[in-house]
Amino acid sequence: MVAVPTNGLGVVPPRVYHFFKNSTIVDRVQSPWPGSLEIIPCLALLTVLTLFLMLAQSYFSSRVKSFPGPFVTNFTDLWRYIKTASGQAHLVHADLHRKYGSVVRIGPNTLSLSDPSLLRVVYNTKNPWKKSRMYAVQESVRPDGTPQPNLFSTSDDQWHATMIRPIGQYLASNTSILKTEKFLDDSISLLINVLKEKFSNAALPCDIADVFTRFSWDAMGYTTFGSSLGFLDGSLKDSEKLLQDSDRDFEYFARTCQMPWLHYYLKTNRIARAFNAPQLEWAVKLSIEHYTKRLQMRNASDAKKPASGQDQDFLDKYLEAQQKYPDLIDDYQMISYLLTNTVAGSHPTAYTLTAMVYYVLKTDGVLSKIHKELKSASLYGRNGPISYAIAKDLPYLEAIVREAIRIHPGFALALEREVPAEGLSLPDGRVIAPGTVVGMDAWVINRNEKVFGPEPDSFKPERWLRCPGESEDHFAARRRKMFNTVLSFGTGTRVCLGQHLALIELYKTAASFFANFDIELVDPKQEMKVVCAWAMRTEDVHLYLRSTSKLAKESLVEV
Ligand code: HEM
Repeated sequence: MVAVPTNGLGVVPPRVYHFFKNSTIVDRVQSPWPGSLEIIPCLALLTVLTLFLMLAQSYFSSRVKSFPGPFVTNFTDLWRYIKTASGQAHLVHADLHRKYGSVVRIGPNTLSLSDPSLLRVVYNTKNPWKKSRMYAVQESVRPDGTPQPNLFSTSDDQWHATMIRPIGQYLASNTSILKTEKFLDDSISLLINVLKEKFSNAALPCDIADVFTRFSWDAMGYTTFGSSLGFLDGSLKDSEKLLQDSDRDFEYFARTCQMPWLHYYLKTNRIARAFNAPQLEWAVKLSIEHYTKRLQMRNASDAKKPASGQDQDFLDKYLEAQQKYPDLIDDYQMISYLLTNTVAGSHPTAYTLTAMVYYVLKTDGVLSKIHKELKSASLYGRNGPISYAIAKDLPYLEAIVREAIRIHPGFALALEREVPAEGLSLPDGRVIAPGTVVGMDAWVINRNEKVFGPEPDSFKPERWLRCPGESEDHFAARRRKMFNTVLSFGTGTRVCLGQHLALIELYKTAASFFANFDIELVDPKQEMKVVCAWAMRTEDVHLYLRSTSKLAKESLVEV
């Protein structure tokens, strides 16, 4: 490199020198470094200036300056990125609403809302508001770099309406899910056997958060591919690492969706893709493997007729849909369908189950009430899964499941939508401008005292039951209001497509677990750890389990 002398400022590379030689910046910036490094202060100054201009532009173009919120959120989304990266965004949102009221600014163009009366406006079904860009971070990328949206991620309502049509019917009602209840029975039997063999007989402490995570992946394996994925019995190679990878990917989704443009630079452009593994790569590979194997089986010369009726898993159903809609469902779309089943379905179900067991054990008298109910239905001491038809008719069990879904939503973070052209008029007369992003967080909404009654942070299954002295009409109205407000499965046109499957799985698993096992916390003082990684991860719940059938045999309990 040829050194070019400058007027007392050291040297700069020739090309840079010629570019800056008439510049007053070069004259004014005194380099702290001798030699050729004075370009660094120039760049630093330019960076600071650019940043300053960007922040000023953010502030002056913001439509939400007049709403209260942390000062820094006037300028940047970085604040909420950092808060979300801490894994405690749910608590941050609850604190913000306590401090600032029902509308809080969380970014230069984003408001968090906590008034449940706005649920039917923001998530209305007549003219649905568009999902914000936050969901795009969940999109996969095809090998050629084009994005592959999925039913959860897309903000294109037309694409959504077209792509939900072929498969919606298979998930949209209890009747369709119950046709294949046997797959859930198979997964619950596996869960019970593993718990009995590994923990109950050996009297070892059981990390139930880990067990339920493995169970829920396997349950999605059974319902989607007809067989376990091998998490619970450990037959899947590297299962520990795969679970860690999926936690890491969910953490990425959570923080990056707060600044979705970052996703392009971190994951989707050509350079980023060369350095990064795709998200949930293992789940994609697994779906491809099952899909390919099923196609090969069907094409084999001695192929049996495709499964029908109660033997049809979701892959069979989606292949049936592919035959009807060959132009819509190519191989990528098929993998996208399979992934929404397995990925959207497993984590939140696992976390709801863990939270339910934790709160049952932490709340005085709840476990004994469940046992009483199960005993009077002759279910306590059972060996094996319980049918949905029986589980749904256990009122106290239902109250426990509903309360667990309320107090520990499977997903938390504001479910963002874009305010349409007509704007949003708030009950207090303020108006939110078109184009603003607004959202509600299930963690916050599910704790609204006016709807759910006193002590919303406490686990009280009784809120879902008729109080002594309460009229039937009052109870029906109170319960309806709670049902219509709980946001754990979302609401409106983009409500969770898997909610019937998830609820059936939760009822059956809860009934079977409490009927098959007597449980206690290893340390009654231990606190469950919660990490908001979009899905609300639960950790550190360690139990001792005893098989109730064994207890009954030993006549230790009255059955
Ligand atoms: C306890 C378990 C579950 C919880 C708490 C849950 C929660 C949610 C929530 C909150 C949304 C809406 C997101 C939004 O509006 O932004 C959603 C959407 C969705 N969920 Fe679930 N989910 C659960 C289980 C499942 C299962 C088992 C499946 C599998 C089939 C599933 C598939 C989907 C799909 C496909 C969507 C996108 C729906 C659409 O936009 O049309 N979920 N879920």
